[in-house]
Amino acid sequence: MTDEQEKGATGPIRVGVLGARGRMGIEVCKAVDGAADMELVATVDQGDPLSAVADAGAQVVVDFTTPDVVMDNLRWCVDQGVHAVVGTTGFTGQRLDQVRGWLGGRPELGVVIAPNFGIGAVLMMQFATRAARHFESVEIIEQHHPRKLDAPSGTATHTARLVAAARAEAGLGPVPDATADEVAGARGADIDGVRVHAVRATGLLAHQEVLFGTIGETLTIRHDSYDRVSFMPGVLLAVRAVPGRPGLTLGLDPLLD
Ligand SMILES: NC(=O)C1=CN([C@@H]2O[C@H](COP(=O)(O)OP(=O)(O)OC[C@H]3O[C@@H](n4cnc5c(N)ncnc54)[C@H](O)[C@@H]3O)[C@@H](O)[C@H]2O)C=CC1
Ligand SMILES: O=C(O)C1=N[C@H](C(=O)O)C[C@H](O)C1
Repeated sequence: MTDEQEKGATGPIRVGVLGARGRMGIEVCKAVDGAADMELVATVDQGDPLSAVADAGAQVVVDFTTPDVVMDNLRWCVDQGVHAVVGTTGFTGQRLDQVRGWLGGRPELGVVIAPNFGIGAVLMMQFATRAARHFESVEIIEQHHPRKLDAPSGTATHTARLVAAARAEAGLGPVPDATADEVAGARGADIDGVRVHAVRATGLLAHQEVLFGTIGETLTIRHDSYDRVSFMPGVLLAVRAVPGRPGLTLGLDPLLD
């Protein structure tokens, strides 16, 4: 039996939450508190010392903070030997490589980074990846609450990369588009050749459509999160899994198989 299994067998998973007073952090604290196999041992927000997490003996940290601080938080977790489950957005390929580099020196440590912990959202991305090779056109429309700091969303960026990779693998060329002299922004952001449109409106929470088109038909794959509780089963799943998954796990897909 490994040390981690031994710890798990003797008591609840000790969890610390970073960004604990934020919209997601509050929900995560409630979910961890309500999970019989977990104990919420530290809650940290801006201005609080990270050392509170180590002092409390947290085994797993959950981070829902902001893209500008998440890398420092993760580096600290790796240095301290604390597993991490990260929902914060802003993970470029370069950032992911950096995390892999840090983990190279800590082979026992696990980090799960997921752009979306909603099970429906994970399936939406899987279905979109599957559909991508069959349609010459694709556009992504993400819709969020107006207090969201980043655009386009982490989910939309990740979806665009998955769809672009599937198109490339299938030998599809660029998406057809005859637009000329466009007004800046009218065609959205270009992520790996896929147009992504970000909508912000009061009343929305987190929504995404992937619109595919080919001759004579379209296919729309849509996911809606109406409440932040929708992310909690995925977060708890990752907290339970991460001590047994050394290295970097990107997305929830491997945990759902
Ligand atoms: N992966 C997923 O399923 C989801 C990801 N998100 C992402 O999670 C992040 C947070 O989203 P929200 O909770 O809506 O934002 P928020 O702004 O409500 O919460 C962020 C919290 O982090 C705190 N914070 C800032 N710097 C900190 C630091 N150095 N240490 C500890 N706490 C710090 C802030 O004070 C704030 O309370 C965003 O990047 C968002 O896109 C949001 C929902 C679902
Ligand atoms: O900020 C949010 O709210 C969300 N952020 C994540 C993202 O950027 O994809 C996940 C979900 O869309 C909610």
